[in-house]
Amino acid sequence: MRKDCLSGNQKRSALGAGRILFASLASLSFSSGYQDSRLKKFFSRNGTVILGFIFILSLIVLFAVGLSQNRKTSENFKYGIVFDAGSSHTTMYIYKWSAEKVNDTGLVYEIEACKVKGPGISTYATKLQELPIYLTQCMGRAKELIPKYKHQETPIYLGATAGMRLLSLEDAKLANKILSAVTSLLSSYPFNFRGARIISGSEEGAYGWITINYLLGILKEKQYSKDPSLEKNESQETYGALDLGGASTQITFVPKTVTKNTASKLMKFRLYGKNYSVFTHSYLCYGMDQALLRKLAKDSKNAVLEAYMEPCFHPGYERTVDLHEIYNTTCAWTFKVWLPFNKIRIQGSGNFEKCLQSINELFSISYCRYTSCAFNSVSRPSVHGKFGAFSAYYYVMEFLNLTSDKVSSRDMVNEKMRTFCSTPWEVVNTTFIGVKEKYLSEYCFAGSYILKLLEYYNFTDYWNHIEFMDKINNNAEAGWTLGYMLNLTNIIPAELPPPKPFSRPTYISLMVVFSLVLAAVFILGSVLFHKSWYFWN
Ligand SMILES: Nc1ccn([C@@H]2O[C@H](COP(=O)(O)OP(=O)(O)O)[C@@H](O)[C@H]2O)c(=O)n1
Ligand SMILES: [Ca+2]
Repeated sequence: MRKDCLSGNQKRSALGAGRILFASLASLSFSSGYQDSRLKKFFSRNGTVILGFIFILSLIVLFAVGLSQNRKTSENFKYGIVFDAGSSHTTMYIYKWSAEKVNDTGLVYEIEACKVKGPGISTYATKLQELPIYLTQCMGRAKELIPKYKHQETPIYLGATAGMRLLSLEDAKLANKILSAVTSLLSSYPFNFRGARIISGSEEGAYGWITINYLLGILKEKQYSKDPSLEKNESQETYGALDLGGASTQITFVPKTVTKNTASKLMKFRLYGKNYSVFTHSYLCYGMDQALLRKLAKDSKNAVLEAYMEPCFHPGYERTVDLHEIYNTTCAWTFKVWLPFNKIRIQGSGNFEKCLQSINELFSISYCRYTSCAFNSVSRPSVHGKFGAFSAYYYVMEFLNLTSDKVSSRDMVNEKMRTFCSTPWEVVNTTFIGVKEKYLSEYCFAGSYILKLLEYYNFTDYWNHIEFMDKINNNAEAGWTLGYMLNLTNIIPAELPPPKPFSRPTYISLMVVFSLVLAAVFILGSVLFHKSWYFWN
């Protein structure tokens, strides 16, 4: 009956297709003496079921292999440790990233910021034996947080900034002693120690610039960012970086125009296939702590009977300082005068206007050899675009509740500062319980200093252009350390990585389509096979 249902042409094509698709299966089944009629019947009845079963099985295998190839390998993480040995304190940062995604989305994030107890490492020159205790707690954290089997491959760097730069200017041998002691100490841990060194002011500025633009997702289009507008705007300009430390301060940005005088101050980077010429300048002695020391040294000459009134301290606040301490520093020695006493009592008067005036004298703008200078005769292109201000800029402005989204005008900032500076110390001290006295007593000076510094940088109407930032996108703190590590571990490639052939959803969709086509071919094949089977039997 069935034979009759097929025309001559149909029979031939059915025979051809059946032969091609199942030649191997048929030869396996029948050429090996499988001529038993019961088996023939069994196969003719159940052939479709068997083929279907084989087909489903191969689909499952195919799918499982596909998924395993495409799965998220969450276990394969890498780690990096960077010590920021600042002038006032040391912090250890631990970064973590997925080994697979490193050149792809470039998502590196901070898992720890361990604050080392004690002052900056430059103060350890005469007590090197205390360094092991100094670093032990944070190194213990690193051992705890990074899986043991990853210790040997985890790089560890230490970068020292302006405190050590100053010490190196004063006594290079002492600075080297500290670095050698830190080197032998960090090498004794099971991590991959990659050096302890003093980084230059330009490096500090440039790595800070890389960090914030990397975290904001600007360096690479469609890089991870929680701000969707950043992903859409492909020609997003980079942010400038403003870093304020205790001993130095950095300004770094991509200038609109470059003059002959500023060309030598440009640092060139090629990141994700794009070239950047970044202007950066570091002002040593213009960090917050050194600026205050210089101011106290400058004003101490006004002392009468071992005391003087300080407008940048709150009324009722008093501090006694050793003249030796302020005069014997590299930053303040130019203000040295002979005084008939060794100690000086500084009494706060809380006068904001006088404080600003007094800070003015720390900036020298009288002489500029170039067409445009910020201060101290440093030739500098005009600032433009957005800036991210971090480190002490952020700590101070956050404390004063003056970060950009809350403040709309410079007048508002002035008013706030005037009120804060004139608040009696007793009130300030009892209102902000828990804030370290050193920081609390200096916020009036610090806020006023930041106002002046930004003015000398020529930021006019700057509250619209400056964002005070701490952790960016909840990923990592703004600062030079992340940029330093990204650079030394080559995490940011010079060229854009080639695009992945398929995204995960595309890959899965293709698998499904391919499987369905395969299913259709099998079903069609088995139908044709059965028809040809009946035809021949
Ligand atoms: N919570 C904090 C922590 C630090 N700071 C200040 O932030 C500055 C950090 O400077 P740093 O130690 O990184 O010094 P540099 O080596 O970068 O010049 C210091 O002036 C600290 O006093 C602050 O004002 N509030
Ligand atoms: Ca710093």
